[in-house]
Amino acid sequence: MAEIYGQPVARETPAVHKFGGSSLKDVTAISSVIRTIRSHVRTEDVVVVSANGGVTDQLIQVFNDGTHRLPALRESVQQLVTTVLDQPDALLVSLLEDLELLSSGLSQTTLSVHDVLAYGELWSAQLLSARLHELGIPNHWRDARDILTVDAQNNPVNPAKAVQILLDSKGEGIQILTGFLARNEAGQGITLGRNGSDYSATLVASLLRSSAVYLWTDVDGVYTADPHVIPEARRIPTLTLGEAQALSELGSHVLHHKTINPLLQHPARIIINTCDSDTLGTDVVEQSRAGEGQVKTLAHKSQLVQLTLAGIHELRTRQFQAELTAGQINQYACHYDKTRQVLQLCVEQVDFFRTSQLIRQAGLTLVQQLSGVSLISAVGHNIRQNHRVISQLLGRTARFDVLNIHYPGNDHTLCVLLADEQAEALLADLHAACFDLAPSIPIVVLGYGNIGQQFIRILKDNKASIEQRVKQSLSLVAVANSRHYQYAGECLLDEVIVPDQDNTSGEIYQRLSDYINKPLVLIDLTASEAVAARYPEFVANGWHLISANKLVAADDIRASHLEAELEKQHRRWLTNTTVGAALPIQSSLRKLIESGDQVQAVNGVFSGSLSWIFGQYDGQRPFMEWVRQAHANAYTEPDPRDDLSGQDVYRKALILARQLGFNEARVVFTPAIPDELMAGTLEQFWARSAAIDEHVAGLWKAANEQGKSLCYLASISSQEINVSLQLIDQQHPAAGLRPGDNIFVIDSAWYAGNPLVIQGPGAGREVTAAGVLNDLIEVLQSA
Ligand SMILES: NC(=O)C1=CN([C@@H]2O[C@H](COP(=O)(O)OP(=O)(O)OC[C@H]3O[C@@H](n4cnc5c(N)ncnc54)[C@H](O)[C@@H]3O)[C@@H](O)[C@H]2O)C=CC1
Ligand SMILES: N[C@@H](CC=O)C(=O)O
Repeated sequence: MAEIYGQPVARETPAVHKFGGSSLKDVTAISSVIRTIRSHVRTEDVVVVSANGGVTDQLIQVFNDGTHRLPALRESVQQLVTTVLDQPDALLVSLLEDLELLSSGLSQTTLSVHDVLAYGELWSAQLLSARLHELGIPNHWRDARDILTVDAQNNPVNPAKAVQILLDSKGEGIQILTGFLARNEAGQGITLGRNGSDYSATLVASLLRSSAVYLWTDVDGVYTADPHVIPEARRIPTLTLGEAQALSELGSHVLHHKTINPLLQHPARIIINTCDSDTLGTDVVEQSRAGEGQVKTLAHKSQLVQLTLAGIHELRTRQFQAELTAGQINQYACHYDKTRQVLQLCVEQVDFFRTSQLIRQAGLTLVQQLSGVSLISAVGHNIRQNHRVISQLLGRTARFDVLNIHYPGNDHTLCVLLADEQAEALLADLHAACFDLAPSIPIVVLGYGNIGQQFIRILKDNKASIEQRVKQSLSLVAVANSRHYQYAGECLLDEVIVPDQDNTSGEIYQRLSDYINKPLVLIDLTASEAVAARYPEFVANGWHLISANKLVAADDIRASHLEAELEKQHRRWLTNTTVGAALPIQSSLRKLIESGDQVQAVNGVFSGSLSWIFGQYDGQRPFMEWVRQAHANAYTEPDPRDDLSGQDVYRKALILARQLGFNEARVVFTPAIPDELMAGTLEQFWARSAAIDEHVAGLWKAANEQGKSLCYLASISSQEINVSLQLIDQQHPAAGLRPGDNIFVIDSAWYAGNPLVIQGPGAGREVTAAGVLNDLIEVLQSA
């Protein structure tokens, strides 16, 4: 059992779900929230709520204008309560009591703005809680001011106590917590700034070490730009934490200021989506290497005022900025020029009045103020390190009257300041440059096993960045395994993949008949002869092919016919993962040959599974247990006998020999495990485990006595293809390989005497799927 601040917690920590004001604005919206709670919220989870939509604005009016605004507020909240609840009386009574307190507190001026605004979240939490009780969903609501105490920067004080209270309430059903509210160190109730409920949610998630925070909001994720301004904008399936933080610092509508900060130390997935959505929303993940250096999204903030303060010391700058933060005033594009002692920053027009008051109080000199300013920002992981992207972005700004280019203190953002009137035109121009895509080439995946599932996962996760790289939208139109398929005329990448249509007689191919004579990329992630036998038909249809399946690539006659047809059709066939998974073996050999080198031999370990199994085997644990483990780890072929027989390595050797033109080589082939131990059905093979264990134990003992290890090696040259189990000593290049690694030692005219060596993981879901993705990108880029 894990612990947080000494409190025991189950390994599966509670998730936090935040519902914003617009999601709770009326009876229809609340019904959607309840459906979402039923489908996504577990009893141990925490729900954080904002005030019902519109209520906070009314409370501000009450605070600013006085108690004569109360009747309108009462009427709208009463109406909401009576429409949502079947039995509203109890809540109506307590609502009237609150309004009494509010009225007398305002008359006696004993209430702060924070106390007044707090009623919005208190009523919202009670209303949702009451409705869930009516529906028989166990829950209890909590005032977050009894739990969260924060310092001037809104960081939690005494987090251990907060965690204790949160965990103590487990077992009482879903906890419904008021967002936006906390207490300061003096014990006064405070509010956490505009859209502070998002911050409450991530704060609670970081305290509870939650693995996921769901921000249920009015949009189904983060888009490449605000879709209200750029209708072509597309939803982004994933953002990195760094990108999300950069975005939140830019005052984004979906990811609010400071939302991400609490999660920087205790990262959790953040899922941004709308209730009742058909899509998977946007998933904020800790890290992702894909899309590195590419623009993910363009943020846009208008109606800013740019302020220039002169004669201000660096220390004073920091104090002043802290004062703005304490006053809940967001600042953008802050830049301090040390030599000129000038501070430039932007604040929102609505905050300008309070900002000028703070400037006056601080005795600072405002030398310039410029209203009607917009901030357009390109955000993408490490884009600032990609000089090509940065110069492309800067090049696009040349036609506009840019006030300033701003480089924030992270590597993920580049900001442009310009007049509000020009902002939308620049945004559209940048969006077209970064995201305009050609029509897509449909993609079909055959094989939804280890590699197929992982491939689709990374295709989904990296959709936006791949689209940007290949300059076309991705459209996965069908996925099939041996028994079922799923087909969509549109793209399946936004959907949950569940192949459920009958495919026992290859029905998928009838569905694909619409694509005959149209470009399509068919990806074969099966080990199936039935699929391999259809390659000529696929190419005749005018389709590109990508194979992890080795059956055709290792068969010279079939492969040669196919290549002739591919040439006629001007179509590509990539097979890079058939040897060495994602290791660049075929591509390296191709480059050597194309540039005039003569490859004489390739030797090494070509099997990831056998490298792993023999690398782990130490004569103690039975050999077949390692085989089972390798199968579970997806290192072996669907039938592991293909590896143990040496067939799989032999196919890889044939694929490379064919590429090198070693067509006349004689073959010396000995299986790793004798054929008689592997005969019959797969069940019979597993049942024979003890005999195989005994056989390998004998081999291992003999090798060990000579100080050697067992290694399944392959070597190819124009004279011979040799695939066999051998005893190697410590000096052999394959000795000391990490279990699972492949090694390819390439002797060539240019590398005479000092061979080129390619080494690394030779099997597994992640690497192989990544290799398939590389092939797909290459095909799409050239199509
Ligand atoms: N596992 C690895 O590290 C590597 C695997 N490969 C190759 O990738 C391929 C797939 O391997 P895994 O995903 O591990 O196998 P798997 O057994 O997990 O998945 C194979 C999938 O193909 C489907 N399938 C079989 N016959 C089919 C048919 N006629 N039509 C449609 N689907 C069919 C199965 O239902 C299953 O979904 C194999 O050819 C393997 O050699 C290549 C490089 C590395
Ligand atoms: N079964 C294969 C996987 C890759 O092709 C291996 O073990 O190398």
